[in-house]
Amino acid sequence: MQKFQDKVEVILDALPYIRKFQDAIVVIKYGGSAMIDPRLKRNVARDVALLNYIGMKPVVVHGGGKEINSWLDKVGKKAEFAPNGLRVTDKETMEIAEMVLGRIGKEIVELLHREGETKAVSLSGKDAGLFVAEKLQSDYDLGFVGEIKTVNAEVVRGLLEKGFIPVISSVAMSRTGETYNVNADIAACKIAKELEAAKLYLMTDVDGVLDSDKQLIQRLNKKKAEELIENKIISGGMIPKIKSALDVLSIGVKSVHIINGTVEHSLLLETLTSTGIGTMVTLD
Ligand SMILES: Nc1ncnc2c1ncn2[C@@H]1O[C@H](COP(=O)(O)OP(=O)(O)O)[C@@H](O)[C@H]1O
Ligand SMILES: CC(=O)N[C@@H](CCC(=O)OP(=O)(O)O)C(=O)O
Repeated sequence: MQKFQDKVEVILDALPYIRKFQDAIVVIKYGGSAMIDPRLKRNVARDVALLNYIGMKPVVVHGGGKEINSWLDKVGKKAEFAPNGLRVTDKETMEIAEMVLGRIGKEIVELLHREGETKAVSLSGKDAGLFVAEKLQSDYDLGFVGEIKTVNAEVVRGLLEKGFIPVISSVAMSRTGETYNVNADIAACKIAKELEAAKLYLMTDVDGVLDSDKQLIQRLNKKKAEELIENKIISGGMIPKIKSALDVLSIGVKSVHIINGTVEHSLLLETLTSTGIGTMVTLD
């Protein structure tokens, strides 16, 4: 009986959030460790489907860096990353990345179908001019790494209107038809901004942003985030996440949530509880 009572309380607590986010577009960047473990993969798919059932409009943007590494290894190529965390992408690596990310997109569609009976459509940034990119200019030659210049989200809006869940990979195309590799966190931020999503979730392998004592910071504003970067408390892969999160925050996108994809139901707990589970980044 107590267990039943607990469940009822969870549902009652969630109700205001369910009402608040009716028809809200939410962008979920899915990647990292949560993408490797089959149990976690099913879990994430169930959570995304559930958000869809309760009236939100999820858009999934996925990475797959670890799987690209393992396929490069299989063909005897060494994965190489620049100091800014971006993959050095020659022609062959680009082909492998595009194949792997395409396959991952279809796998997410399968999971959403199997775990949540939802209809999803996977596409890359090349489809319908979604991400138009140019070669990224940097001190270090990264090859076919692109910088997204324009986002045309018409196709995504169309899918959402028809009730499909868009599943997007971070492969982009230039105006002249060249294929470019884009970091999936950056791609997720770009699409969230263009869609004026209510929320953006960046899934990773830690509980959120940690302070100098390794304690979770539940709420982080722009000023504090900049301080933490300055003091090197935020470092490595968390820097591009936070920098692009700050860039995305605007009138449209009110909060970016850094959550642990390896914790069961982190997406639901972050969305439907008052305290959340990860770090919520806001402007002020
Ligand atoms: N202040 C911080 N709080 C949390 N993680 C941090 C912090 N500074 C650096 N990191 C590192 O950032 C990593 C997450 O970035 P990254 O590995 O690129 O994520 P993913 O591959 O999951 O997208 C964490 O595993 C952690 O090692
Ligand atoms: C340019 C660049 O670095 N592209 C990334 C794209 C995939 C990605 O970002 O995957 P995760 O989110 O799982 O790390 C790469 O090739 O690994």
